[in-house]
Amino acid sequence: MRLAVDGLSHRYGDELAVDDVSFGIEAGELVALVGPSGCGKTTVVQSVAGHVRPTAGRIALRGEDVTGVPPEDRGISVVFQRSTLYPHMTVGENVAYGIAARGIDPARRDQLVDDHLKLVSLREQREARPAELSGGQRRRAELARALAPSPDVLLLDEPLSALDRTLRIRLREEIARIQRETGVTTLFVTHDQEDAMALADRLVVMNGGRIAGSGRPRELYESPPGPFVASFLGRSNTFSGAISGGAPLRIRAGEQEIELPSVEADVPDGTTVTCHVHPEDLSIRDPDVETALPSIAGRVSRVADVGRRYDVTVSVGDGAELVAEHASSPPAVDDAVAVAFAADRLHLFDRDEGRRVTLLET
Ligand SMILES: Nc1ncnc2c1ncn2[C@@H]1O[C@H](COP(=O)(O)OP(=O)(O)OP(=O)(O)O)[C@@H](O)[C@H]1O
Repeated sequence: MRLAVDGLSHRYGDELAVDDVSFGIEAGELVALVGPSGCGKTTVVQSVAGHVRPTAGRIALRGEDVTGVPPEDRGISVVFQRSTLYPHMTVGENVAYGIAARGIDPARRDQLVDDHLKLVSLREQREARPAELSGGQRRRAELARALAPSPDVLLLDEPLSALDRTLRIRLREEIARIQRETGVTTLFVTHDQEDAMALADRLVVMNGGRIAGSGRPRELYESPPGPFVASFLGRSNTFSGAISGGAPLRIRAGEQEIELPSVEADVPDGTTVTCHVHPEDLSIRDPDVETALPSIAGRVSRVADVGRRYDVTVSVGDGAELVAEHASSPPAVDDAVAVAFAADRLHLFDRDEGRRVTLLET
């Protein structure tokens, strides 16, 4: 394990900002620490960098405890959200600055600067000042400066959040390429689930100072461990219900009973559940035509044309609304519809315990 965060907690006065967070990153892995604003990401990353001394817990690098080691001796480079390039220095001098203190001879240093500017496609801007660069070029210059000292771990703290969408997507592809080419162990911190899912080998999802789930992006998306991960990775698409029967599984949701044939759940009748289903897993049907799929009845409340598809919002009772992605010829507002889904696309969470309910095929 290249980086291990073990039982990390941090208080600011009375507020417990980080509560017993543990995760690890293997050598060469890119892990995204992702969660909404205020969930504690910055506190975790600053503890790893050495700028915050955690109230409890331990940070280990290459198996060695570095919790008390000063930031400059940890072998960690950080790229922050806002630019920290020195404005009076050229791009080349900024990159050289990162390795200046290492006692490397000038010729070798010059080569390292050149190699890293090439890596981030900025060789021609070597003599430019930061003010002459575009926003994306400045980010790349910071990456070059962070990577030139060959850090053991690279921390990227919201490096894309100040950029517009097109540039953000382009730069995140660049970061993925650079990380692959250098193989540097990377912790990427973001509040943006799309950036996190697009970039990371693995996600650590935080909410309210705790880890809400971790795993490969696709696994977490398709099999969320709890209701927070289900609605944070993708769109919140939930309704409440109670288990009303065993095999086939039945869920009472408001006035309706949804039947899931060939499925059993590992919880007793009467268990209250939060049900989640991704918009792309829902299909809109004519309510008068029988379907073999489980479905829930509702009335269309909104239809949004979002380009390649329509987002159809359906009120399903009890104030709950579900959004279904629909390819063509959408229904009209106020139409009565059935919203159908495959039984294995419905994610159920025990409302009291917050855990995922396992559905078993019968
Ligand atoms: N220096 C501080 N003093 C007091 N409270 C703080 C301090 N820094 C952070 N907090 C509080 O700790 C909690 C976690 O903050 P933190 O910045 O770690 O979260 P975050 O997920 O990085 O949020 P953001 O994306 O908004 O920066 C928040 O409630 C925040 O108000």
